[in-house]
This record gives sequence, structure tokens and C-alpha cells, in this order.
Amino acid sequence: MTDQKQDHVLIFDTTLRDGEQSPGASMTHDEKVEIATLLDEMGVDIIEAGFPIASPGDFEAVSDIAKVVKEAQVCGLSRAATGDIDRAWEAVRHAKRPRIHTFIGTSPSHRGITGLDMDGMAERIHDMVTHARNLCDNVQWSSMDATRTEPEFLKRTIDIAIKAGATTINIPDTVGYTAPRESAEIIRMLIEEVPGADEVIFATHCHNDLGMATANSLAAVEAGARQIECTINGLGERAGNTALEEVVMAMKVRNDIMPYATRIDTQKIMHISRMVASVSGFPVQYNKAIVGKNAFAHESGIHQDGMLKDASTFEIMRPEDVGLTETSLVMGKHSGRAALRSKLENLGYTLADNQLKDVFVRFKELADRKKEVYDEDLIALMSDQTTSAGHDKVRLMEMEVRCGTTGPQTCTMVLTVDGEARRAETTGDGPVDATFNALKELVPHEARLALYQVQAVTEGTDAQATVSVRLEEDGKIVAGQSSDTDTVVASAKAYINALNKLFVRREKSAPEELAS
Ligand SMILES: CC(=O)SCCNC(=O)CCNC(=O)[C@H](O)C(C)(C)COP(=O)(O)OP(=O)(O)OC[C@H]1O[C@@H](n2cnc3c(N)ncnc32)[C@H](O)[C@@H]1OP(=O)(O)O
Ligand SMILES: CC(C)C(=O)C(=O)O
Repeated sequence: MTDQKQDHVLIFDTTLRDGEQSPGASMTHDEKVEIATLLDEMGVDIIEAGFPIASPGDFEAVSDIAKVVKEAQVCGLSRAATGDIDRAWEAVRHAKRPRIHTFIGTSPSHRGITGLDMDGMAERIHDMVTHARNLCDNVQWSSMDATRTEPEFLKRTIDIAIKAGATTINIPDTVGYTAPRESAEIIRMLIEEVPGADEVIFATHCHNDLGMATANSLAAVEAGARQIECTINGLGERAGNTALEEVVMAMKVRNDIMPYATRIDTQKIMHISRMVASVSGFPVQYNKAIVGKNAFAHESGIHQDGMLKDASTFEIMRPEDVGLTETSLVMGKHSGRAALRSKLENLGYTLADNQLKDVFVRFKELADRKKEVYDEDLIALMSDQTTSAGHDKVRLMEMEVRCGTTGPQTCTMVLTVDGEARRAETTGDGPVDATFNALKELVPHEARLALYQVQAVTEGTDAQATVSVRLEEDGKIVAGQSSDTDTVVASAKAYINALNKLFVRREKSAPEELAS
């Protein structure tokens, strides 16, 4: 008796075999061993480590994985051919729990490929499963393209495989053709109508060509399948395979209607997802369920407010459950005051209501210019807020800079000094030089520019630049800083910030002396 009737669903991961079949997703030997180790630690029941006959490299990888994996069964794929099966066995035989997986395409078009008629195929299945079973007591049979195979013939192939000793029967939806109701009906039909079906585990192996792989796999489980074949991030041929993280989390989150358990430690999901994305070179789409960058991110004010009051308003699972440390409140132009206050508090700023109001206005201005406002942007905004607080003597009103390959670069600037507007048009060796020349003309001073430094606060071409300026006068130094998505504007503001501090210093040391 198998655990077919029980509620435990085995997770069969084929990231290293079907996943690696994604065009361009080849992984190195060491990467495969590392991923297999992580899969084992995560609680995957069966790791399909490769297709040993495919190449010496695949053989080596499967053999080495078989040696290092501690708990999971290690499986090697083989065509329904003795040479393939022998090679697969050679690779997996040293595993603590080895498995041979053999298959042939049973649908009309696949029978055409191998040139076998129904009787010829029936004989091949019998011979190859028997051969595999003579080597290993754990044999998986797959009638490839099962969902496009005539039901009567499909039943016949499964009947033969069970009689020949297969312990797991896989029903692949090889081209992602089925739909949930049909997926369930096929499994139900086989379990009800094939003799000995209750002695084996039925498995489902779905592809995502129509975006239904997860739904089809879960429908198969509801009909009695007890093994899901899947890959991390849904990697795999064409549109990929069923994503491990999706089926596992679906059964966990909706255990009320899908009362099935797995051995997966879901907190390891995020780490392995990132690892697979990195080694396969297949980045995870931002809005991918469970592991996408945005899966636990909230940008709009109403959602953020809800999340802060009660996370269950907009999250059906906790980010910690998949290994993320926290929900991310993405700050952008749709964010509201509640999220801004919470974010700033997390960053160590406690603001009174009126201060929050001011910062919120500046935050919205910034968010209109930037797609996403990062923590670093907020820190820069806060430091700008602090440095520009009070009654600045000099204030920038507007500026326009012309730059390009044909110099000289020019700057037109309007600012106020003690409330009086002044305007200048200057040139310079580059836009920053032209800007600083405008400042020298509008606010004459002898202080020397001791440092000019630009730093991108965040990534991307719309990142804020933080500019630091130091001015030296009579051996004393004042520092100014400012941030803006426009580097030249940030430079002007930083210089003005330093000038204002210079004037404050002068007033402190010689109250009677006024700035020019
Ligand atoms: C749906 C799936 O994911 S199936 C797995 C797909 N994965 C792969 O194919 C990756 C590994 N494959 C390979 O490296 C190669 O295809 C090999 C080494 C297996 C075979 O290479 P070759 O001998 O050069 O054969 P080739 O790939 O050109 O053609 C496949 C042959 O296998 C036969 N074949 C295909 N599937 C099966 C099967 N399940 N059982 C028996 N024979 C099969 C085909 O009929 C064809 O035979 P032919 O050469 O007599 O016409
Ligand atoms: C070998 C089989 C299980 C397969 O990968 C498929 O049918 O997609």
C-alpha cells in the first residue's frame, strides 16, 4: 500500500533536468551540486538530477549529486532504451535512495516519432520497465504527452508499467495542453480504472504553455495524484514547468480547501529561488507569484495604510513564510502619509505632524520625478530638510544650464539674498563650473572650494545625486550637502547650503560683520 490515499504530497523537483532544458539555462557541475544540496535541505522528496546518457557532464553531475544528497531520493532520467536505463542506474546507484525514471511518448504524434505502433510500444514499455526494475526497486514510468494520448491506450500503457513493476506513474502534460478539470479527470479515470493503481503513486508533470501548470497540478492532486513534479521559479522547457513555490504555498495557504502536506521548509524558498535565478541566468519576473520582487511589495497609499494597521488586509501569507524578512513598503507617488511616517520612523526619524506635512510635500515632488523612492532617497531628503531648515540668507529660485559638446557651458540663475532677487548669466568649463561661477557673481565671497563630491544615492539613471561641497575661509571649513535627481541642481543647492552655513559662522564670530 502506498500513501496514495493519505494527504502527503511528494515534491519531485526537476530544476536540474527539465529546468536546465530551458534554452540558455545550462548550469555548471558545481552549481548543480550546490542547488541539489539546497533542495535536499529544503525538504524536496525527489531530486531529478539530470539525464545521465545525455553527456559525460550530465552523468558526472548526477553521480556526484547522488553521493552528496542526504535525505531526498535521487533520480536519473532515461529514454525507454536499455543503454539509457543502464547509464541512469550507474549514475544514481550510490544514492541513499536511488530512482530510475524512464519514459516514452505515447500520444499519436510521439508514436510517429519513435516509429512504434501501439503494440510495439506496449512491448517496449513492458521490457524497459522490467529492465529498470531489475536494477532498482524504485522505478518511475512516464507516458510522455499523456494528456494528448487516447484514454484507452493511456490506460493500457499504465497497466503494463504497473504490472512490470513501476512504483510511480507519471502523467505528463508535456506541452501544457490540458486544463484543470481535464487534468483531474485523467488522474481520476486512471486511478479508478487501471488494476493495481492503488499500489502506486500517481504523479503530475505540467508545463505552463497556457499558464495553467499550477492549477493543473493542484487539480490532479485533488483527484488523487500524490507527487507533483515542478521546478524552482517554474524554470523549464518553453514556458516552463509548474513552479515549486506556487504549488507548495498554495497547499499551505489554502490548506482549508486543499488539505495536503509537504515536507518543504518554505522559509528556504526565497534563497533557493535567488540562487537558481542567478546560476541559470533567468531572472524572476517582478510580479511572479511568491518569489517575484513585488510579491510582497505594496506601493499605493491605501494598501500601505491597510498593511500598517493589519497586514492581513492585503497579504494572504507572511513574507517570513517564504524566507523574506519583511514586507516591503515601496515608496512612490501613490504612497500616503501613514506609509511615509512609518518608513521614516524605521529609519530613525520621529516627526511632529507639521514636520511630516512639509516632508510629505517634498517627498511627493521627488516621487513625481522618480519611479521609486528608496530608503537612501528618504535619508537624503531628510538631511536636506534639516540642512535647509531655518531662515536661509541665500535661496535658489530657479536655474537653467546649457551643456553639451559645444562649449562654453552656460548657467542662468535666479536667487534671493535676504529676500532680494538677483539674476546672473555665466559661462564655465562645464555645467557645474558655470553654476558655481553664477553663485560667485550673485553672492560675492572669497571662500575657497575645498571639496566637491558627487555620489549617486540609489541605483538607476533616475537616482538622486547627493553632492557635498566644502568651502574654506580663514582656515575654517563649512560643509554643505544636497540631493536632487538633477546633479547640477544638487550641486548648486549644496554650494548654497555651504554658503548659508558660512554666513551663520561669520555672524557667530563677528555679529556686526554682515555678508556681502
Ligand atoms: C519532454 C522531455 O523533456 S523529454 C527529455 C528531453 N531532454 C533531452 O532530450 C535532453 C537530452 N538529450 C540528448 O542529449 C540527446 O537527445 C540524446 C543523447 C538523449 C540522444 O541523442 P541522439 O542519439 O543524437 O538522438 P536525437 O536526439 O537526435 O534523437 C532522439 C532519438 O531518441 C528517440 N527517442 C526519443 N524519445 C525516446 C524515448 N523516450 N525512448 C526511446 N527512444 C526515444 C527518437 O526516436 C530518436 O531516435 P532516432 O535517432 O532513432 O530517430
Ligand atoms: C520526461 C517527461 C516527464 C517530461 O519531461 C515531459 O513530458 O515534459
